[in-house]
Amino acid sequence: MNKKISFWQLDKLSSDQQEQLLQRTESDLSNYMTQVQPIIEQVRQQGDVALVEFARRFDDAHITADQLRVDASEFDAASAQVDEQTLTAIRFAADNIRRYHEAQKPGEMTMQEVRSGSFVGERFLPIPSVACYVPRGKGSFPSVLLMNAIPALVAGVKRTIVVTPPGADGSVDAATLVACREIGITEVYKCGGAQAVAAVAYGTETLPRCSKIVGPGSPWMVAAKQLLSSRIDPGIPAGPSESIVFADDSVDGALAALDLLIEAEHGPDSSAYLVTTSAEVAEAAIAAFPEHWSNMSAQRVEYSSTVLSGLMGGVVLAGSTEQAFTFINAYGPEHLQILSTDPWQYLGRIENAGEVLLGQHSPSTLGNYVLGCNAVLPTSGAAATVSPLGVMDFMKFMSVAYVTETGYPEMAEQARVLATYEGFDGHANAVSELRKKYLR
Ligand SMILES: NC(=O)c1ccc[n+]([C@@H]2O[C@H](COP(=O)([O-])OP(=O)(O)OC[C@H]3O[C@@H](n4cnc5c(N)ncnc54)[C@H](O)[C@@H]3O)[C@@H](O)[C@H]2O)c1
Ligand SMILES: N[C@H](CO)Cc1c[nH]c[nH+]1
Ligand SMILES: [Zn+2]
Repeated sequence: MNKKISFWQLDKLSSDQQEQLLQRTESDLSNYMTQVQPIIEQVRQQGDVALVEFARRFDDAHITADQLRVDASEFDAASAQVDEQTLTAIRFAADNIRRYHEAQKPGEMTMQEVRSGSFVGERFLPIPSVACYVPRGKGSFPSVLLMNAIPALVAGVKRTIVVTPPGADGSVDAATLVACREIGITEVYKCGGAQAVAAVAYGTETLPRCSKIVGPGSPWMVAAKQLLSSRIDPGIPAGPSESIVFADDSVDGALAALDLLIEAEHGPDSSAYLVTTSAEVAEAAIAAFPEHWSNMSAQRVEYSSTVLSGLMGGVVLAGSTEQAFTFINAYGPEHLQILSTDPWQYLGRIENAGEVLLGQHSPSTLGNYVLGCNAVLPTSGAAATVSPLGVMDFMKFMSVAYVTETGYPEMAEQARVLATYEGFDGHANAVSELRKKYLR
């Protein structure tokens, strides 16, 4: 492994060069959009036939239309395949994820007396249906299934289905099916990428049309969500995984390198920076990668070394803590780890991040799998305005208002003045003296 880790010194970069470091794969999806448009069109026109063809073309899976939905025997086979230890871990994760999200769930309704005798509030309801996308291309992701689907179930969504690419043998990842069974999901469909998004946006003979799709995926899947956003709610943007590990001079650079490899190993399209204020930490981290890579598979070494030696990853040396966090906030990472013996001192400086993991015992692996907070997080800088996936992504609220006879006069008079100013006669008449004539 002789790829050179990219090293950037913020003090020495022009603003254009700094801007370049903020780019991600998703920053320009135009090429993917062009590829994805005909896939969407084919699914819209041909339904299942197109899904079968794309499973063969993109997943190398030879399945027929009546095999698109996972049947009971496949759930049974998956249960027989997954060992006890994995099942225990799935249950442990699911339990924490459920408890975290149950605490997020709002009550049925709120109501406050905004003026004497006038009440306004909110009534919360689940959305009707959702498709949870579980990626498969560069790994298998039972954890993503749990992160997507548990908040939907907690919210009370009536129909929660799963779409996921089939493997070359035409099967769905066994642990993903076991995780589905554990939490009570029975509808799982074998299709991935852009075609899966199109399938649930339009509906096919086998797949139901859904109101929303959630979950992370490859740039093809992300591009399809963008193109179909007027047809299906595309949920929070969740593309290739990305992280920033911030380390101050109180920690070992080799630990920072170990943690930088967590999200850098997802794929060559991921992004991962170590941002540090310490030249010694930067040097120690760079020196540590070969040793860490010796404990990883050739594929994960290839992915992470591509990221860390390219333009979307590496080690960034900041001239000051202030400069480090200005860069971090401009980047708005999906995962942000703060490595320091006193991590809490930095929390107040962080404005944009999907999640913040504080201290040497909170590597993002724990957040990815078991802590309970959601690991489907805004990518590509969307953390500036978007929150992690949560129960409210599967709920909506309607405003509810009730004005009593005593509350009415004050409200009516002020509303009449504004309606008159805006020139809306009908609005004004409805709150004028006229109204009294018709009240019972
Ligand atoms: N944000 C998160 O929570 C999170 C979690 C896990 C993974 N991820 C990210 O999600 C992504 C998952 O990607 P993946 O590849 O592993 O799985 P994926 O399921 O998203 O992608 C595989 C699918 O992409 C499509 N595809 C592949 N090549 C294509 C081509 N040439 N043309 C058209 N379509 C094509 C196929 O339909 C295939 O089924 C990774 O980038 C990973 O970093 C994010
Ligand atoms: N890091 C991913 C979110 O960006 C979540 C994940 C699942 N498995 C491994 N990682
Ligand atoms: Zn991860």
